[in-house]
Amino acid sequence: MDKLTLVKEAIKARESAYTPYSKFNVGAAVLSGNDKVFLGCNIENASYGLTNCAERTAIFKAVSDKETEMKAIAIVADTDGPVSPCGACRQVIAEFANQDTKIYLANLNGDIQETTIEQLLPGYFTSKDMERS
Ligand SMILES: O=c1ccn([C@H]2C[C@H](O)[C@@H](CO)O2)c(=O)[nH]1
Ligand SMILES: [Zn+2]
Repeated sequence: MDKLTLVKEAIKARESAYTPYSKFNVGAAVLSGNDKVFLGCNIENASYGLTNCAERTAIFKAVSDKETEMKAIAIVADTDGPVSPCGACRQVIAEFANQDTKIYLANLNGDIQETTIEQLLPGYFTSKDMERS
């Protein structure tokens, strides 16, 4: 599946955003190891801190379906430049991304920035860091 198709899936996912508080709608689409697409939107809460971002929703849906490998993820919002994922989401992406995982940050104007987890979260914490020597 190409970049543009996955970004379009993320735009579709964005339509489900539940954002009565911020009205800032975000969509995400994960392409899993078995070439399945999982859509996610941000889901807010009256207790603001319980909000789940779009990219975490999409990743958690994939993992719930035993799809723990991520070939690509697209994230889209109505921003001037490509949307920038929050720190929590960067760490969750790091858990399921690998060096080859394509990360597409996009907006509704057709700007798409292709990046990697190492660029998004240099030196990120992984399970390897818990190994004892
Ligand atoms: O990459 C991002 C950035 C923000 N949000 C959501 C969280 C909240 O609902 C709203 C405003 O922060 O946007 C996402 O879903 N993904
Ligand atoms: Zn986030």
